[in-house]
Amino acid sequence: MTNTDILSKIQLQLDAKKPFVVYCKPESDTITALFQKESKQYYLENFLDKGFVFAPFTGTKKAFIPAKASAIVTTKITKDVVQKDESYTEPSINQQAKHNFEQLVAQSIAVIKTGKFNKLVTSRTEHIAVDTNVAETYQRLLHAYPNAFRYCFYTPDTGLWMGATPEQLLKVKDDILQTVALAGTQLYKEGEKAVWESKEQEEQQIVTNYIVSSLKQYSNTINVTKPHTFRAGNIIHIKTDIKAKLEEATLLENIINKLHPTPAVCGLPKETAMQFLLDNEMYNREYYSGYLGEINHDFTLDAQNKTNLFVNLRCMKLTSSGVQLYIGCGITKDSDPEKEFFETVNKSITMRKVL
Ligand SMILES: C=C(O[C@H]1C=CC=C(C(=O)O)[C@@H]1O)C(=O)O
Repeated sequence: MTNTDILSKIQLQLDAKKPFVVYCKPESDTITALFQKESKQYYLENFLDKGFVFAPFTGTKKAFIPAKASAIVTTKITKDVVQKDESYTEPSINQQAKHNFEQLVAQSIAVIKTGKFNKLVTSRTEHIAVDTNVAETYQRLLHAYPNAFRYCFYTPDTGLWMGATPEQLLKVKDDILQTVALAGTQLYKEGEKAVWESKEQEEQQIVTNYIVSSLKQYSNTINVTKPHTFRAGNIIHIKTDIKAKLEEATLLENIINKLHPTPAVCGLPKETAMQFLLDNEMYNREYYSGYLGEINHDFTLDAQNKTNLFVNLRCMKLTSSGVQLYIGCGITKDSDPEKEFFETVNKSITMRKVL
């Protein structure tokens, strides 16, 4: 199949309400696709099957496209059909949405100051009434964010999602696990060296500490790099790479449940932070800040026993009335509500640019 064939097949699958996923891994120029042959909705029952999982932020029903029920194809990205993002304009600010989000952030800062939480990741959603051509939008996404995991996922139950996420949840090959701690955000400025304030460094360190302490249960050998600046489109983050050698009996399911949702998308302590968000965000995150990716097989290389999961950030849901964007930011005791709102605006540009 060529690049164009895969993109046309997306429309055929959508018309027939058959699940599919099309994705491209960071720094790769190979598009991989799983096109399910029937319209049946599958859910991941155990972590032993091979396929592509799409898990929500909360809840146990994880949408799944099993390898055995799908046609699997790969192709190289071609450059000829790309369109420029000339239509992009700075987003206008909805004052009510700004007020509501700043209230939520102020409330979060107040509870953090009581000592109940170290960190909370608050989020919001934004609707854009726009007509989208799915294949063209995905094509632009592929070219705009080469170091992100760029996907387009559909099942009848989840609806149609697209995203370009910079955050790996985990990657496992045999007994080696790799993950990252990602947090802290500022706008990317060409030619300027990033300077990180202590607030952002601390926010990112909280994520690293949590991941490392969670992994200690499964590994005696954990390597952690120094924090470094990582570019994700128009913004930059602080990132630490973490690698662990797993003990023999480690179950994939346990380790995924331990790491998800990371303090980069939820908060600490994890369970109470999640409850706080469910009670106070006033909207349903659905699959935003859930995770997605290959389970037990690398379909790009056709290689066994590899799992490669990403956190569903910088994403959108495409509906008949337009596009729903999802954006969030990490809050600590030193956060400023208005700055945090504008951070979500900056993050929303990742998806706006390809619309
Ligand atoms: C929650 C999001 O980003 C997370 C990942 C990197 C940096 C973040 C931050 O600086 O707040 C967030 O923790 C999002 O993009 O919606």
